[in-house]
Amino acid sequence: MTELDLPQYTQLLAQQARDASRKLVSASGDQKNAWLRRMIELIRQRTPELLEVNAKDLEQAPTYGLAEASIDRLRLTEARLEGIATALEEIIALPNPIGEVIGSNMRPNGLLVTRVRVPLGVVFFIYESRPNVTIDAAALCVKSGNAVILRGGKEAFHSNMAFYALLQQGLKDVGLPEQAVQLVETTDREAVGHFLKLSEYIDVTIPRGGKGLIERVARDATMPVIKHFDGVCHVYLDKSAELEPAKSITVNSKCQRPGVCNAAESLLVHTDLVETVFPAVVQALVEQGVELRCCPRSLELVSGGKPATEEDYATEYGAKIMSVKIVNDMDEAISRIHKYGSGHTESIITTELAAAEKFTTEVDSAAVIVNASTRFNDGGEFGLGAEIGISTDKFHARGPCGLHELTSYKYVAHGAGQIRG
Ligand SMILES: NC(=O)C1=CN([C@@H]2O[C@H](COP(=O)(O)OP(=O)(O)OC[C@H]3O[C@@H](n4cnc5c(N)ncnc54)[C@H](OP(=O)(O)O)[C@@H]3O)[C@@H](O)[C@H]2O)C=CC1
Ligand SMILES: N[C@@H](CCC(=O)OP(=O)(O)O)C(=O)O
Repeated sequence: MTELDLPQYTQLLAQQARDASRKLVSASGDQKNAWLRRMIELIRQRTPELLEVNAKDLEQAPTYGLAEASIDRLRLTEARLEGIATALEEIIALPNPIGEVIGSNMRPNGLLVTRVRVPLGVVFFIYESRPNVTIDAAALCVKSGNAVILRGGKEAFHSNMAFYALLQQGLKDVGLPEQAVQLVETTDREAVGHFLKLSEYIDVTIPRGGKGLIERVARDATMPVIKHFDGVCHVYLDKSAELEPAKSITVNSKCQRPGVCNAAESLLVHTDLVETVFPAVVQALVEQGVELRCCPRSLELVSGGKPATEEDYATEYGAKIMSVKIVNDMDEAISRIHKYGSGHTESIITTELAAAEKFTTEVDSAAVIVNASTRFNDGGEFGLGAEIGISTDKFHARGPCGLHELTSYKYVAHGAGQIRG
C-alpha cells in the first residue's frame, strides 16, 4: 500500500480496474490464454518460494484461531500448486466467451439483431483464506474479459501477495493491462466498505463467505451482488433408499472434504428405514469419526449420539459433525430443508422416479441431486470448468459460477440504412 488513506486508495484501485476493463474487453482469446500459460510457467518456477511464503501464513494461522479444516484450506503443497496449474490448463481449453453470438434475429426490414456475450466489467471479489482461489478467480475473471479486485482472507495474506506478484508479472509479460488484476493490500475491513460505495467503477461484488460478510455486503453494496453464501446441505434417505448408495453417498457427502460449502451437514431419514438402512449408515459415519447430533427418536438408536438443539439443524459445521432427523415423509423432509437449509445443495437417495421428480421439483436450492453426493455441486464436476464459487442467489447466476456466469450480453444490430417509420 502507498501512503494514501483508505478512501483514496480504494478509489484509485477501482478507477484503475475500470480503465483496465475498458482495454481488456478487446483482448483476444489467444492473448488471454498466453497469460494463463505464462502463469503456469511462473507457478512451476516459483514453487519453492510460494511454499515458503505459505508456510509463514500457516505458522501464523493458530494466532487467528483457525480450525483444522480452515488450516487445510490455507495450505499449499507441491501437489496443490500442480492442481492450480491443472485448473489453469482447463480454463485455457475453454473457448473465449467474449464476442460469442448467443442469439440472432433477422427482422422483416432486414435489420440483423444479435445478442453478443460481453464481460460484466469490474468484479470486486471477497473470499476466504484459500490461496488457490486467488489464481482461479483471477484466471476466470480475465478470461471472461473482466478486471478484478481481489480481497482475500487475512490469514492467507502472504500467500495471496506472492500470487499477486506473479499475476502482475504475467500480465506485463504478455502485454495485458497490469491492473486487470489487483489485490487489496490491506486486511482492514473498512476498505471493503469503501469499495462497496464505488458503483461508478465496480459493476458487481461477489462475496464468498459466512453470515457476517454476506449480511454486510447485502446491506452496504451500491452495485449488484452475487452472494456465495454458506452451505447447510442435506442428504435425504427416502423410503425406497437402498443400503449401499445410502451409506456411500452419505459418507462421501459428509466426509470427503468436511470443510467445504457443499459438504452435507444434516441427514434426514424416512421413518421406514429406521430398522433397515439407518443403522448401517450410522455405523459407516461413526467409523469415519463423525459426531452425530440426533433428534429424540434417532438418539435412541445411535450409541454415542448427542441430542441435537434447534440451532444444530441450521448449522454449517465445516467439520465431521452431522445433525440427524427421522422424518415421517418427504413433505416433512422438504419443509425442514426449506426451514433450516441455506438453499445451497440437497441430495435425495431413492429408487423411485416419482420421488426423485417430487424432490427435484419442490426443493428450492441452487443444486438438487438425485442418488449422488452433495460434493458434486462444483463448477469442475458439473462440466463448467473452474468456478469462482457457488451462487446461492437466484438472479443473474445460481449454483457454480464459471466463465459464462461472469458475463452479460449486449444487443448489436446491423442495418443497411433502415429508419423507423
Ligand atoms: N457458496 C460458496 O461458493 C462458498 C461459500 N463459502 C462459505 O464461506 C464460509 C467459510 O469461510 P470463512 O473463512 O469462515 O468466511 P468468512 O466470511 O469469515 O470470510 C470470508 C472473507 O470475508 C471477509 N469478511 C468476513 N466478514 C466481513 C465483514 N463483516 N466485512 C468485510 N469483510 C468480511 C473475510 O475477511 P477477514 O480476512 O477480515 O476475516 C474474508 O476475506 C463458509 O460459510 C462457507 O460455506 C466458502 C467457499 C465457497
Ligand atoms: N468448489 C468446491 C466447493 C466450494 C468451495 O470452494 O468451498 P470452500 O472450501 O469452503 O472454499 C469444491 O467442491 O471443491
